[in-house]
Amino acid sequence: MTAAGETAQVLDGKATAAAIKAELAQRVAALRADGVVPGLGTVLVGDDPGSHAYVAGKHRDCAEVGIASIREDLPATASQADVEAAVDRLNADGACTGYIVQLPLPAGMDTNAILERVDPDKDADGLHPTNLGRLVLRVSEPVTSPLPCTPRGILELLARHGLSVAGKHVVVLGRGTTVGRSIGLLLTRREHNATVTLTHTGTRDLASHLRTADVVVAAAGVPGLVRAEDLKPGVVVLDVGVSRVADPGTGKARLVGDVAPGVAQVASWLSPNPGGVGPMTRAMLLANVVDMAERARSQV
Ligand SMILES: Nc1nc(=O)c2c([nH]1)NC[C@@H]1CN(c3ccc(C(=O)N[C@@H](CCC(=O)O)C(=O)O)cc3)C=[N+]21
Repeated sequence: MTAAGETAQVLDGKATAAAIKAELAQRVAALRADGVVPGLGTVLVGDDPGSHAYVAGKHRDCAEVGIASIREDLPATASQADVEAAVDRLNADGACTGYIVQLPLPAGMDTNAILERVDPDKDADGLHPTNLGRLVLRVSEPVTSPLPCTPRGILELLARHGLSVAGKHVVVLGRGTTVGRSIGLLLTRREHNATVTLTHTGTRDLASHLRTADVVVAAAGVPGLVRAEDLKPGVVVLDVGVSRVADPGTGKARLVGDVAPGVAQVASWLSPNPGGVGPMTRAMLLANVVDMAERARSQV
């Protein structure tokens, strides 16, 4: 519970991701000592500056922990067949442990057909239908298939700040595959034991749900959607959404989350955005690749 005038403790994704990367670097060193070099591939299509920045960040992260990088960069004019050929190359490439297809793909692409073409054992994003199916079917740890990076990052961020969701009411905002839907499935596993309400744009009276939340996972992509007056004091808030807005002062584009400024005065814990779930998402992509390399090693 936050006393009047106090401000929420920070769920520090940046520092937590740095700690995780240091652990991953040690696991990568052990793999390399056994002659295994984990490699992350990326498929990037088109000129979207945001996507280019994200992919560049992923390759920087790889270099930091000793994971090799493989890039498939395709022009905006690439066809469906061109993208599928890039996927086929990475599926066949022995140096590529796991890879991602950067989303969103340009308009007109059949995204699902491309994601289904990814070898499920190389699916570093955990978004292949087989792995989403495993997420439904495998109801307990240890992790034996890649999990979607953002949900895994949120669970890790909570755990490393000593926070448990067992018996808690978690209200999720947003039903996207990468965050909302997947985290509902994870949180209701027996080892996490949360009760989940999954809300979306069709939800009537969102505030009535938010008022009963012990934990809020805001992944709607709507700036300011989560307001202090709708929350129970002491709530734990994860600000996941990413929107680009023009700064009213400078007019320059700025990234903002779903959480309104006053929430820090009501919540007991709050993940900043930037500096919260984003860095954790990137760290979990690396973790998925290292997990895959270790699984492959134990199978030879
Ligand atoms: N196949 C695929 N996999 C993804 O995981 C994926 C994707 N496509 N498409 C786009 C979204 C978005 N996403 C982010 C990851 C890290 C930050 C991140 O680290 N953000 C920094 C701020 C970065 C900045 O300021 O530009 C932070 O929150 O501190 C943000 C967003 C992964 N995505």
